[in-house]
Amino acid sequence: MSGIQRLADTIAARKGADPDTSWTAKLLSKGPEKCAEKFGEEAVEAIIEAVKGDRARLTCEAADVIYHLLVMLAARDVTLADVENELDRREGRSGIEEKASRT
Ligand SMILES: N=c1c2ncn([C@@H]3O[C@H](COP(=O)(O)OP(=O)(O)OP(=O)(O)O)[C@@H](O)[C@H]3O)c2ncn1[C@@H]1O[C@H](COP(=O)(O)O)[C@@H](O)[C@H]1O
Repeated sequence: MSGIQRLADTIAARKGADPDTSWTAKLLSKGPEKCAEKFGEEAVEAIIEAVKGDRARLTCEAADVIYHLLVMLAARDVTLADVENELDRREGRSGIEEKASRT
């Protein structure tokens, strides 16, 4: 099992856990909108590091982004498997080809 899958499982297991002992449970207890807001904040922090070009800080911010993405998905009952299925569906089809097919 991948580390991201283990993290997604941990996050799912935190639903309904004690917000005093789990950061994830605390975040989830505030609702999907708050989870989405936190994801947005972390994404902006990653963007800033990407623009600056600091690899080490970008790596840390990317980890925050992935964690908060998974929390946001869990808040709306979207699983990592759901996202992987969508990525699998897209596999092998260039974005250029996909965009051209829309017109
Ligand atoms: N990967 C993470 C993870 N990444 C970030 N965070 C927390 O997310 C919070 C981010 O909140 P803030 O933005 O407020 O923190 P900040 O950026 O330091 O704060 P400011 O700069 O805004 O003041 C911090 O408290 C981080 O510790 C995480 N908390 C938990 N996990 C994983 O989730 C698992 C379960 O954690 P619990 O639910 O706490 O048991 C852990 O074992 C980890 O694997």
